[in-house]
Amino acid sequence: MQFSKWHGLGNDFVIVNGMKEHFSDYRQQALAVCDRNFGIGADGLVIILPSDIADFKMRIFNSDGSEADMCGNATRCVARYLYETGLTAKTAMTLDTLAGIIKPELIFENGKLATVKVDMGQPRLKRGETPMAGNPEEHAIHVPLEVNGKTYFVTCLSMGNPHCVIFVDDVATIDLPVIGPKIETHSLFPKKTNVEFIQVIDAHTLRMRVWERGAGITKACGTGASAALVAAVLNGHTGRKATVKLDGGNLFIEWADNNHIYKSGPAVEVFRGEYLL
Ligand SMILES: N[C@H](CCC[C@H](N)C(=O)O)C(=O)O
Repeated sequence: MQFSKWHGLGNDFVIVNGMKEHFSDYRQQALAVCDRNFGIGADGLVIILPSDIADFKMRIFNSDGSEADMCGNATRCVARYLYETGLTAKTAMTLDTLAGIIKPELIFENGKLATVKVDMGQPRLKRGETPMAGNPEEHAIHVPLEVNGKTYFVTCLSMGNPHCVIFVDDVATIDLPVIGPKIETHSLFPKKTNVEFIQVIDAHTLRMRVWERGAGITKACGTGASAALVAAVLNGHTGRKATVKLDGGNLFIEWADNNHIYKSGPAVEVFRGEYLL
């Protein structure tokens, strides 16, 4: 199987052209390919497929084999991959995902790629959309969540995939490997959840550490950074534009007047190869 290895701020993916490479069980393949000892090693496997409602279809599988609705960092990598492999001549394209149509755009300055800007669509704020237990019409902003005998105040929402955002004084004090999986699999979240711990640096800067659903600690999470900005606005911590500082680098997020979230950041191809199925 021919593949290309990409990362967005260290959140890394194996990208495969599903129109050329054919294998049956994507979930099983994701488990094998993402294994950092027995496979290629990645946070996720991304398959590009044809679509009749967008330029391409993008399916994302976490390293535990689960299929995700959406992946912000992978979207930037896929946009660059499609353009640089000549699968599209467009610099602004549409990707059909389980979270809806996502629109990445390659932004060039003086003929060089400056950044990839993605229209991530609209945040979904109702419990029923996250999904999260409780009144499905209600928003979950700064609500108590009991874990390990400790009460956290969480703000939960969907970017097409579920997010549980928790504001803390110092993200360095969070024991992510312990608390992350407990919140990820908490009974409040019927489809589990991604977990973002956020420290407010100032009114336009957030520091984020993330435990991802189906992948564990990652260097960055695009949908998570988007959810973090929405939660920061809803809790009065920032304006509608902010830099989110992740372990792997910075993402710039904007919650625009059209209610869409725009996320800008890099996408890097590290190597290409042939994986022996
Ligand atoms: N683990 C996520 C998918 C990957 C999201 C993340 N890598 C991003 O950049 O948005 C989930 O199961 O919802």
